[in-house]
Amino acid sequence: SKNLPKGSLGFPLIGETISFLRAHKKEQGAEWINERVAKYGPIFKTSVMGTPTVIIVGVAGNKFVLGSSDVVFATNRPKRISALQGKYNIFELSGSRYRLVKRAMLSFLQPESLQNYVKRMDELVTTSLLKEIKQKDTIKIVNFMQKLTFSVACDILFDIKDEATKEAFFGDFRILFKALGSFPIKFPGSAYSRGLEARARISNRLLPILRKRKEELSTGVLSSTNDVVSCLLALKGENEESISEAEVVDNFSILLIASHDTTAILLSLVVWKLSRDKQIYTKVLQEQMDILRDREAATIEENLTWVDIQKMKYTWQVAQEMMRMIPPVFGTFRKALEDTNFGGYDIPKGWQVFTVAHGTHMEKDIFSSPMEFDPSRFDKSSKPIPPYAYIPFGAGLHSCIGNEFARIETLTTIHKLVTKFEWSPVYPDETITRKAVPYPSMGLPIKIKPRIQT
Ligand code: HEM
Repeated sequence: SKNLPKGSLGFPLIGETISFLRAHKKEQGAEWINERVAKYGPIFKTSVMGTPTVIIVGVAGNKFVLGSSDVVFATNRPKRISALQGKYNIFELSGSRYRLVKRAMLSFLQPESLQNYVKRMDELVTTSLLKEIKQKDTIKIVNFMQKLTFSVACDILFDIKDEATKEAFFGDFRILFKALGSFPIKFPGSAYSRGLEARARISNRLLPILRKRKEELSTGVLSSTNDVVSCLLALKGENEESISEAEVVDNFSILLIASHDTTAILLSLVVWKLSRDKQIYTKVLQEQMDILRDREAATIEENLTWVDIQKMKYTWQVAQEMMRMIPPVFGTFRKALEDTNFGGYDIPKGWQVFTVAHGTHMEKDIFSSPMEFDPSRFDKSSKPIPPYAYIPFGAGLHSCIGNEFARIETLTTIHKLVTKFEWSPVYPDETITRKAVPYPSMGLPIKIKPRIQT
């Protein structure tokens, strides 16, 4: 007989979902997990939306879940999620199909290619900021960052530059996000149904763009490296077959989903931190002002370059430390494709496993004084962090392929914000809440004005 992990599967179907979501909303998701770790140990069972789930906390557990091959664990999401995200998106693929789509995405997202987009990133960030403060002297950072990261992804990843098209996509993706965090009940007007409708609109809006690209690719007007949609369209499978339109639509959608809120959260959290920690702010400002001064002295190129990004070491350490204490992605699901076991417990085929980023990020044997905000942990001279201990971007086969993109975007935006503007928080006591994902509770309004150059 099986030795299942301890824990409670809760009420049938709804399981412990409600109690978890309630804790999560109050930014007590980590406490909810800790309570159960204290009671049952670092491996325990629960039930999420009707699926039995084993939650595993710790470095060895992270390695077991994230480091396993996709023969043991799949990234497939339950039907209620894949209905919204598309059944051919990269998380639903495995084997050669997965590798094919990932290669196309990586050909665009690897640092060697992204270097060429720093200038464009800078232009987009600068125009958005200037446009926003032209209209008002108080801006809501959360909303601003959501619009910015979406606009940057549309422009750079997909070469979609038309404002009206971007805005229409943006509206529908926000509806889709709400649906992903809602109960999957279908009735007119429910968040879930609205999500399904938004998904259909996204697809209908992308198809004509995609067909035009296809034509331009075939006539040679467009190169297959122009953008990620073109990279995907140029793909050939094992038998030289092209990838279907549905596959392109689904992977376009998943890249916008994966890149948009995650980066907006990171940027909002960094601005939140900088606007209430004078010491950290001063060090970031100094690093960024030095870079600005060097640029102005050299007067070669108006925009930031790849070399400048590499100099922003301390600023990136601040972002890394922010993601240690408040990881934008709370944890990661996998589905067991076969019976397996860990730490003496059996995990039956079909069950879900879940790793929690917080678990290891707050372990005092890995990060001394874990409650202290200390960017120097990520300094080269500090004690190295063991593999699978720091996982804001995941780990193993499915680790984030957009981390460089997120880094360039974050650093460019912070550079502009601190060197070109002066700002202060409207609510100095504003806290972080987590409805589904961690954001400042009031949307982080700041008073902002152009910096007077001295
Ligand atoms: C701060 C920003 C970001 C965070 C915190 C983040 C976090 C993550 C995490 C935790 C995973 C692993 C998921 C898993 O194991 O199931 C992941 C995977 C992924 N991310 Fe990101 N991400 C960020 C930005 C981006 C961006 C900007 C893009 C695209 C441009 C992107 C595209 C992807 C893709 C395609 C995967 C799946 C990789 C695979 O399955 O092989 N992410 N991300």
